[in-house]
Amino acid sequence: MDSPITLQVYLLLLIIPVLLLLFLKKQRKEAEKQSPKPKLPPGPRKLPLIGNLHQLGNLPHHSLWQLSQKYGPLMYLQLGQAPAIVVSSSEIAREVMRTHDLASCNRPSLFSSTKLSYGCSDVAFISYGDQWRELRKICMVELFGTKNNSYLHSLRGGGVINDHLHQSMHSHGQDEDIVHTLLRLKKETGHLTDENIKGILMNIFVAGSDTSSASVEWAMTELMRNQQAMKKAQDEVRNVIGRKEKVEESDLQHLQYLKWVVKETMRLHPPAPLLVDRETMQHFKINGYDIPPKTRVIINAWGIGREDSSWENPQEFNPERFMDSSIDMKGHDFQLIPFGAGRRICPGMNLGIQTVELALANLLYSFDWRLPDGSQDINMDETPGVTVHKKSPLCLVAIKYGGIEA
Ligand code: HEM
Repeated sequence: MDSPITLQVYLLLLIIPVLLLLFLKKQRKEAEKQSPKPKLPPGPRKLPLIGNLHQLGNLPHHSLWQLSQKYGPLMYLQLGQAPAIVVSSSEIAREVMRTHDLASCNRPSLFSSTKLSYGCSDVAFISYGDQWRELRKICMVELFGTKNNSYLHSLRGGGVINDHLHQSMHSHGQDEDIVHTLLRLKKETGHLTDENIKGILMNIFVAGSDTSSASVEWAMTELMRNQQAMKKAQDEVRNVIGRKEKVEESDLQHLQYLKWVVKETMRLHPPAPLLVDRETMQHFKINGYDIPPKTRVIINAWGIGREDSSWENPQEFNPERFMDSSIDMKGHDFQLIPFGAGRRICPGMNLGIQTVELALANLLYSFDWRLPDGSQDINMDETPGVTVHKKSPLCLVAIKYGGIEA
């Protein structure tokens, strides 16, 4: 039989771990009380390592929209190692891009964007801060502003980047193209590096031309499928332009229906359906949910353009919906944000709109359009990518207005 001393030792050995456990539990509760676990937005279950990457699919704007129907307009995902929120309503978009714009206007540092932007020396992928502010000011004032629009000058006149980069500079003024302007500013201010110049040019060619050409193709596609809208747009442009050779920038202000067509196209087919990813810099709360710093922010502009609560028959292409509506696409109305909003809104927005309107107006003015013999329907599939194009290019027969088939 055990002696009383051994029994006491046994009891002590039993009691000490139990007390230790209770103590640790209490400590944890106290710690949790002091800094409670963040209340994250709802979202689908994640897998080890990849998180929710497998749920993005080929066309993430579609997959994320589907997921948002189940988990709500503010969703939390884990993209590999990166935590992310996905915004799928105009209300939450306003919260992020207006109320918490400053806290959420950084860009994540991604391998792909670093490669595309000369080590983030550009405007689109550079982190928020003084250098971004400086580069953006140059874009707004010197390149695409009304003061000296060297972007439009370059579009009209062409111009080869590499030939320019180390050339001496002579011209300054109205006729200066983008590369000349940037090289002059490099010399005058001493702030711009060659990498900055190449990054900005890359932004302009990728962010500027790819988006605009995608929009023109989608607009023509929708008009071909909606012949009534096509007729109205053509009648308008032909009445306004009369007998002139082509539509010019100054004519655009008189083309009201055409402007609705472009808005409606941007609603259904925003060229960058998930905008450009942002990243939070500070903690903030939306609808009681915590959004921690260093969280990626994905805004589903494509889904928001199809929200039932904002749009009647959202799947329908109907330019007339803008007839009695003051909604614009310049970042004030969060139902329609093809150019984003807030501090990071597209600095080429006005030019982008003008380029699309001008190209479309000229296509409608100069030609009538029909599908090639034998084709009946237009395939509406999309290509995957940051900018979404038609999967099969639109193929049409052009008939010179008042003339012969081209
Ligand atoms: C149809 C035409 C265009 C569309 C739909 C478009 C769309 C966008 C979008 C969605 C963003 C991200 C906004 C955000 O993060 O909130 C953006 C940013 C940007 N866009 Fe555009 N864009 C167009 C034309 C242009 C043009 C013509 C240029 C220049 C010539 C341009 C240059 C840029 C730049 C530099 C940024 C980065 C701004 C920053 O991060 O501060 N874009 N654009």
